[in-house]
Amino acid sequence: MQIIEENPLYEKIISDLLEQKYSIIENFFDPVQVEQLRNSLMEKYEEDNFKKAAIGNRTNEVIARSIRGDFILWLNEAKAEEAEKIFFSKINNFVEYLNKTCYLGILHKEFHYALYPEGTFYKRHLDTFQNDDRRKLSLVCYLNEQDWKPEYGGELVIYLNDHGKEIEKIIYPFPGRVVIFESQILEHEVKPVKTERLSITGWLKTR
Ligand SMILES: O=C(O)CCC(=O)C(=O)O
Ligand SMILES: [Fe+2]
Repeated sequence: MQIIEENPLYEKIISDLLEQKYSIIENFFDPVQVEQLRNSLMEKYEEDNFKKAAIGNRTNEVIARSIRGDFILWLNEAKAEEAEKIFFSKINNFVEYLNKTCYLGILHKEFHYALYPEGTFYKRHLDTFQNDDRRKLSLVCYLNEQDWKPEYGGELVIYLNDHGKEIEKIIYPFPGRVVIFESQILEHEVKPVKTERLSITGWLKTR
């Protein structure tokens, strides 16, 4: 039998997910990695590679400005540049741990850069509404500058159920912060942003 060395950070994430269906991790990516990923996002955005985000999966693409206003670019692991390679190696390490310790059976993953221009938002939704019930865990990694202030808006609000009562968990997109939550269970939204908001969002998928 293979022995897995216990990773306290990953254990904390797993117990958070079991207890509250979400986990917030500070400094999952260090400031240098965040800066490199942010530069890589901005470079591609300025080259005009981003697309208006659509609602629905690839066979059901309807651009719906009234629901979400972000621009996205899917990451391609096979063509990853330096910063993205480090990103994927961290994610893959975490997935490997999940699969070995929790029998989650994560077989696929998909990630995209996202840029929310000033004035945009993403209305309340469930990440599996896009006819994709293979999405198990949603991951959001924030790539904003160090001085992100609450008055910039753009908070992620996760709607929790506390014995039948709805509670709003407000999460600011501070750099290096990663939020992981159950894609099939937790509805959430991105409040209107008052300054450009940068992130990588992705899903760990089964089957
Ligand atoms: O950027 C965030 O905080 C969440 C984004 C989101 O909900 C999504 O892309 O599905
Ligand atoms: Fe979402």
